[in-house]
Parts: sequence; structure tokens; C-alpha cells
Amino acid sequence: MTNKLYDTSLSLLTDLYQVTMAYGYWKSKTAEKEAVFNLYFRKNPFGGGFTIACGLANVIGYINNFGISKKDLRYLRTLTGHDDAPMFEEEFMDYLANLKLTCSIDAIPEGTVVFPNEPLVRVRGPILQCQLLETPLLNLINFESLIATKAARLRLVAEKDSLLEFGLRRAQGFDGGMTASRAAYIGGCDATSNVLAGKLYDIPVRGTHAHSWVMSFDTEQQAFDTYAEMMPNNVTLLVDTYDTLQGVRHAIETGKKLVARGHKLSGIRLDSGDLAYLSIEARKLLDEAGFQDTSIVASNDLDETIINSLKQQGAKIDIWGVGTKLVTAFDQPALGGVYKLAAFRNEVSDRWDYKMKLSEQAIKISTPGIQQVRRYLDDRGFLADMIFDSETNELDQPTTGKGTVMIDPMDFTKRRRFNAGQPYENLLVPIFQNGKQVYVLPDIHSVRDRVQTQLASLHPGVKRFVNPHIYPVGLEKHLHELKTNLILALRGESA
Ligand SMILES: Nc1ncnc2c1ncn2[C@@H]1O[C@H](COP(=O)(O)OP(=O)(O)OP(=O)(O)O)[C@@H](O)[C@H]1O
Ligand SMILES: O=P(O)(O)OC[C@H]1O[C@H](OP(=O)(O)OP(=O)(O)O)[C@H](O)[C@@H]1O
Ligand SMILES: O=C(O)c1cccnc1
Repeated sequence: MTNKLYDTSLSLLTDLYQVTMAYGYWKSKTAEKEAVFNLYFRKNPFGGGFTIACGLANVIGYINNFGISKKDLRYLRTLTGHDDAPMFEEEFMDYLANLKLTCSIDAIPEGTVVFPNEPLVRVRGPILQCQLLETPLLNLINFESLIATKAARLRLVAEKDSLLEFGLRRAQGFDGGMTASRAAYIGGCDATSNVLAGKLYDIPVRGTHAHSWVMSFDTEQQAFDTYAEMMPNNVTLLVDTYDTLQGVRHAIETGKKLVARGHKLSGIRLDSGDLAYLSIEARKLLDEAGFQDTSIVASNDLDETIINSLKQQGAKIDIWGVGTKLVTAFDQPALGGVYKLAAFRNEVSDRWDYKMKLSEQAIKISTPGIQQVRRYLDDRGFLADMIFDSETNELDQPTTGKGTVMIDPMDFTKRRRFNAGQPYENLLVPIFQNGKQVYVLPDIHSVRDRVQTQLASLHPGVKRFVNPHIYPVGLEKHLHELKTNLILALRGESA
């Protein structure tokens, strides 16, 4: 999908250090060694209790279109070191020219509610290839998951009201605007003002008109009447160019003419001032004039906090237009997703060497393993998520009757036991096997529906905005032990 926007190879859309490391792996003859990387984030955005996974469709498009072109190689040949000699030797250029991705990728489907430390994407394959994918995967998953989460929060406060995404003009460049429109729709918006997103992603498009339309006429009444004459089946009038309540009266006059012609006044839009007061007054004027079905749209730097407040003030707003603060994720402009090496094939023993990064900060210590996430549930919803290593235990085998113990990674004394019969779902599903796509992408509308069914299975406390309840995510006992032993070994202590 991202590829649809650009008439160029995106294979160099990575950090230089990925290419220099790739060169290093190739030159030291370790390029083909099998590795496993996990992509995960450490903290839910916006101080919230959940995140919506998004961006996988673009990852799939990126990988399917991967291929280093002649023009890419021509550019790489121009790169030099401090001695002005070429950075990469010609034989490496030949290697890159013939490089085909053969990785196996498992991921959590878009629209799933996810939590810190869970692998959203797991990449397994030749280390050189895994490495080249790090930056584009993070770029795609971090941003779209952030925006889908923002939209999901807006949807929670907007409840059954319509939610329109108006952000393109304030977005971070063309691609930021496009991916934001897609993720905002998935997260819960009903439509976008972004016409290209409508065309490419099959998102409904909606809109009203700008102040410039009104300003281009001698009077507001003329502006409204002309707009209604031209498009009688789609009339939502922006009433705040001069005096908002006077604007509503003008819109009502236009509405009467529309009704006389067998049409209706779909809506009015408020874009400034006290939106609670003005919407209540506008509603009264519209109702008194018989326009009970005319919707009130509001915009102007809205976000979930303001919408919540406006609702509590009794604002009579039916449709919320949200731009800047949605598509720029204004209060937290990045999700800090990371991509960490978690296992490396030992060529002598042909077994996995488990890998992890240490840190003084516990939150930054990575977890080793070929990770899978098991979500335990009951008829009321999700209970807890357990991360386990899918290769070193029998959890993936048919239930053995033993049950499982999950350990809180921040406090090993906190444990939960799940009986063997406890229903669960494994969240990561195969996306690519040896470079071949095996996953059938759901359409964007079912991904959007998935977000809502997922949120419905989440305890209300986890969805609370202020000090949300922390959803339990833990490590399966064997993985916890493996991690503990590895930390001790790396610190030079024995278990
Ligand atoms: N009743 C309300 N309660 C809480 N926030 C509100 C209310 N009405 C409007 N807002 C929000 O307050 C913020 C600032 O509104 P302000 O009145 O300064 O904007 P404005 O009327 O558009 O000003 P300007 O005319 O300078 O553009 C906006 O984010 C707007 O959505
Ligand atoms: O406030 P946001 O959440 O970012 O929503 C988008 C904003 O973009 C438009 O304003 P702008 O002043 O750009 O143009 P206009 O003349 O159409 O109001 C619109 O009126 C909204 O206020
Ligand atoms: O259609 C609208 O009302 C609209 C579109 C983009 C930005 N603000 C408003």
C-alpha cells in the first residue's frame, strides 16, 4: 500500500547501519545464519491501558515489493568511507542485486488489542535479511499502531456518534497523511476527508466546506444558498465564519429552500467558540424550525479529552471532525517500538542460542526466545496474555493436562496458574513462510470491526484514560527461567 504511493523502489528505506551490518554479515560469511527478531513496544501510548496493532498490511506490501534495483545499487556505489574509497565491494553489490527475501514472518493480525512486551511481529530467517527489515517494519508498525490507538480512544469517547478524520493538511507529509487516514479508519473513525485514502484504501470519504466558500460571496446567505443549489443532496453548512448563531439562522433559511425542493439540510458545522454552548443553542434553533434531523458537526482542535468534556457539558454534537491531534498523535508523537535479536542458530549444535540485551533499567531488558503470545479468555473477555517460547516447551502441542504457570516479569513472586482446559488463542499467525506470503489479508472493514470486538472483550478498567488498570501480561514459567538464567550468565553469575 505504501508502495502504491511511490514510483520507486523502497528497499533502501532503511538506516545506513542496517546496510553496513548486512555488509559485515556477508563479508564474515554469517549472512545466512538463522536468526529470530521480535518487534515489540514497552509502554502503551497516551498513558492508556491498551494499544491497537496496525500496519501489517503495509509490511506485507513492503516485503512483497522488496528488491534492490539497479538504481539503488548505483547509489550504494557512490557511498564512500573516510578515505574516499567505496564503502562496499562490488561482489556485495552482486549479492544485493540477487537478494530475495526468504524470511518466515509471524505477526499479530491488525486490529488486535496488544500490550507492552508482546511480539507484534516475529521475523525468522537469514540474519542479513532480518536486519534489513528492522527499520521499515518499525516505521510502519510504530506509526500505524499509534494512530489506530488514538482513533480507538476517540471512538471510546464518541460512543455511537460519527467520527470523521480531517487531518491530511496537518499530517506529517504525504505518507504520514495517507497511513494516518488508514490507521484512523481502522481504529474507529467512520470516514476521512482524504480522497486519495478513500480511493486507495476503500475508506468512506466525507466532508463539508471551508470558510473560504462563505468568504468568496457577498453574504453568508448567498454562499449557503448557492452551495445548496449546486449539491442539494449533500449539504452541511459551516456556520461560524462571522456570527455563529446568525449563521445557524442563515442555514435554516437555506434548509427551508432545500425542503421546498424535496431535499434536506444534512448538517451544520461549528468550528470555533464554545462548542458546548453553541451546539446547544444551535440545536434549539434547528429544532424550533423543524430541522430535528439536521446533524451538528463540530471541529476545532478536538481530541478525546475535549470530546469527553463536551459530552459531559451536554453538548448537542452528533458528528466529530478530528484532524491535527489525531493524525499527528499530538500528545505522544511516537510509539517506541523496538526490534530485538532473540535467538541465533548455533551451527555446531544446530540448536538455538538464546539472545537478550541487558540494561540497568529492567524495562529495557529484552526477552529471548521464538516468542508466541497466548491470550487466555473466558465468556466475559480477555483474562491475561502469556508470552512463551514456542520451541522449547510443549505448550503448542495438544493440551497435555498439566496447565501452565505465568510469571509477572516485574515481580517473579506474582504468578497465575491456568488450567489445561482454559480457553485461549495464540495471537501470532504465520504471514510469510520462507519468503512466500501464506496469510490472506482481511479487508479494511473487517479489520476495523475487529478493533471494536476486541475492545468489547477488554475490562472497562483497562480502557479507562486516567490511571488505567494494567492488563496482565506475563512470561510462561520456562521462558521466565530461561531469561533469568541468561541474565545471570551474561552478568557472569551462575544460576
Ligand atoms: N465548551 C468547551 N469545553 C472545552 N473545550 C472547548 C469548548 N469549546 C471549545 N473548546 C475547545 O477549546 C479549544 C480552543 O478554543 P478557542 O475558543 O480558543 O478556539 P477558537 O474559538 O477557534 O478561537 P479562534 O477564534 O482564535 O480560532 C479548542 O480545542 C476547542 O475545541
Ligand atoms: O482542528 P483540526 O482537528 O485540525 O481539524 C481540521 C481543521 O481544519 C480546518 O481548519 P482550517 O483553518 O485549516 O480551514 P477552514 O478554513 O476550513 O476552517 C477545519 O475547519 C478544522 O478546524
Ligand atoms: O470537510 C471538512 O469539513 C474538513 C475537511 C478537512 C479539514 N477540515 C474540515
